[in-house]
Amino acid sequence: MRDQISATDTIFALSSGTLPSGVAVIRISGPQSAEVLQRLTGKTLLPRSAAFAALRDLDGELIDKGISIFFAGPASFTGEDCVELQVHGSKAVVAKLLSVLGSMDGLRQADAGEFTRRAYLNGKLDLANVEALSDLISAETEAQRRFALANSDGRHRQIYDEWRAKLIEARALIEAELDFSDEADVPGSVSEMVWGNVRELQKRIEAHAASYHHAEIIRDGLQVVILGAPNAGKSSLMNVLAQRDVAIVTDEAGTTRDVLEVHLDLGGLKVNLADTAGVREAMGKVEAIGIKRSLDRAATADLILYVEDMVDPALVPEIPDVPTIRIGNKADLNASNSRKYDCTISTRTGQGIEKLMGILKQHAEPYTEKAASTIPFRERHRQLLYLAIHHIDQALEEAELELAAESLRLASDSLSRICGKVDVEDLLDSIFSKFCIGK
Ligand SMILES: Nc1nc2c(ncn2[C@@H]2O[C@H](COP(=O)(O)OP(=O)(O)OP(=O)(O)O)[C@@H](O)[C@H]2O)c(=O)[nH]1
Ligand SMILES: [K+]
Ligand SMILES: [Mg+2]
Repeated sequence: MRDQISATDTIFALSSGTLPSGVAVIRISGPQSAEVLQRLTGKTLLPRSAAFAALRDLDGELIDKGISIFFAGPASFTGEDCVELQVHGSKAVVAKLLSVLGSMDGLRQADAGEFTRRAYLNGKLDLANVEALSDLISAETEAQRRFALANSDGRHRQIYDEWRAKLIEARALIEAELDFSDEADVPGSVSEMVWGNVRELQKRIEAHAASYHHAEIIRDGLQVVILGAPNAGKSSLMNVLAQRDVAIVTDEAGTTRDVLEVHLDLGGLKVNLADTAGVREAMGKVEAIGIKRSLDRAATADLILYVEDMVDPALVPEIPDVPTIRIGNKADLNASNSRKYDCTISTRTGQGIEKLMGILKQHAEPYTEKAASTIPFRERHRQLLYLAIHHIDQALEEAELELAAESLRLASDSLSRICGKVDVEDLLDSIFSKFCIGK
């Protein structure tokens, strides 16, 4: 309903960030854009041209001087006529301008994400593009930025369209076979070939869906857990890697009771580093809970930093089966033992820390590189991919050709929903509401 009304509304919002700022950008989109520009500046601009002009309210009083740019639809972000006003970024200038715009007939403040929603409805962006744009706006690390940009170039639509075309072709061949099934001379090898291709396609979809975890790592961070016996120097290592005193360090075994987490940027990749309680036979209730948390966290980690005091290497029997860097600590004490370490360090003198950072970066690198490849980047995508896989399974198991063809149709519909071709109305509100106002 709202979409029908909004097609005639002209909307506006502050699109730049928190005020005050050097410059503020106010965006206007809709059929009245050119007229609004005319009323504010007294000028008519050619599409995609900018002008420096005084902006005046409806009584002719000066609001500010700034730059105005006009975009004629469909060659604009939203696909509609658009205007961008660049004014001084003061609260008073922006408040005045917004109130003048709001007083004009047919104009109203944009809802969160409404400019992008119009771009989607006008076919300027598909749903995956919209989600990638939202990720780009919230990107904090280099890998997140590269990933979001790569995801916004339409590559997902390309492969899903290709897969859909294969499914549709398979369906057509099966339906053709149905039409001729009364005739004796239909070669059985056709359907064998079709099902072979479908099986192969299903494997490709599976491999693609399975790579979703890389997207989680790029977006939410590589989960790294420091694990070891009490007093091994886990919290000391945490502080060295975080380059600040986040964790309490004492010579008392059992100092750390709970999981403590910091975010690091490791060569452009977000890393969630967790310090944990030392693992041993617990002395009491609180420590027992802490130790359980340590092991639970380590079991779901992408990487464990297993720290051992080289002077007094206590055994931790239950290291979860997760990629692990074995670290010998307190190298400054000239400790030596026969145990094997990937690197030996001293959190006290800093020796070996650079080498450890190098090993950590090696672990991070594959994920940073993955940021340039095509992988499903939302849980929503992953679910639809597995739904497609499920429908293909049903098609493969179905003896009735008619029902098998229908399952293939459902599979291709699931792929369509990723980029928003088939009934996605129910999704739109949740996707667009995650944008800020002005985007
Ligand atoms: N000599 C020396 N002492 C260290 C080193 N790293 C840590 N320590 C000392 O070892 C003791 C324990 O350090 P923590 O960082 O608290 O150890 P932890 O593993 O977090 O201990 P819990 O939280 O109790 O499990 C402290 O007295 C630290 O000063 C090191 O590289 N060399
Ligand atoms: K300690
Ligand atoms: Mg500790």
